Amino acid sequence: MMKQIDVVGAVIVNENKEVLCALRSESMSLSNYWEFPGGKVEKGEDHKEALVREIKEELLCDIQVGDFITETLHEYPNIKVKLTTYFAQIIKGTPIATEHEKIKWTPLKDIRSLKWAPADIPTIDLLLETESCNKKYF
Ligand SMILES: Nc1nc2c([nH]c(=O)n2[C@H]2C[C@H](O)[C@@H](COP(=O)(O)OP(=O)(O)OP(=O)(O)O)O2)c(=O)[nH]1
Repeated sequence: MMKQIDVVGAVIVNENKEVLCALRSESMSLSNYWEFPGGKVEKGEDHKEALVREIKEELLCDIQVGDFITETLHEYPNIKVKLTTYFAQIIKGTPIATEHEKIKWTPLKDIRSLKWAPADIPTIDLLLETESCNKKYF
């Protein structure tokens, strides 16, 4: 059976209603695809703890995790990824890309122009569809 991993992604929104997008680097799998910062959930962690830890490691800042967005199962050629996304806000520090090629604050209206990791498309669709319902974040 193909290996399945539990991955969490943060849709970090700033005061200008832009979303923090991260470009996977040459050294990572799925290089040159954009993704939501985050990563694999470790044993004994819940999703929120995993997200806070991953963002601290990858972007050197602290977030507060908010509402659940969606969960998607995507089969890549070598791995099955269960991606769960949550809204988040930065509560301390400024994000710095330590692992990614780069990071970029992107207005929602421009978000489709990036080449997203396939597992992220349902989240992107939902963000665009429900923009008016997500007044809390956008
Ligand atoms: N963090 C994150 N990972 C994503 C997203 N979409 C998506 O397909 N993935 C995939 C890429 C990776 O296979 C996995 C995340 O694991 P990871 O970020 O800890 O993986 P990694 O680069 O450290 O390790 P590797 O995959 O290079 O072995 O999920 C996303 O939006 N955010």
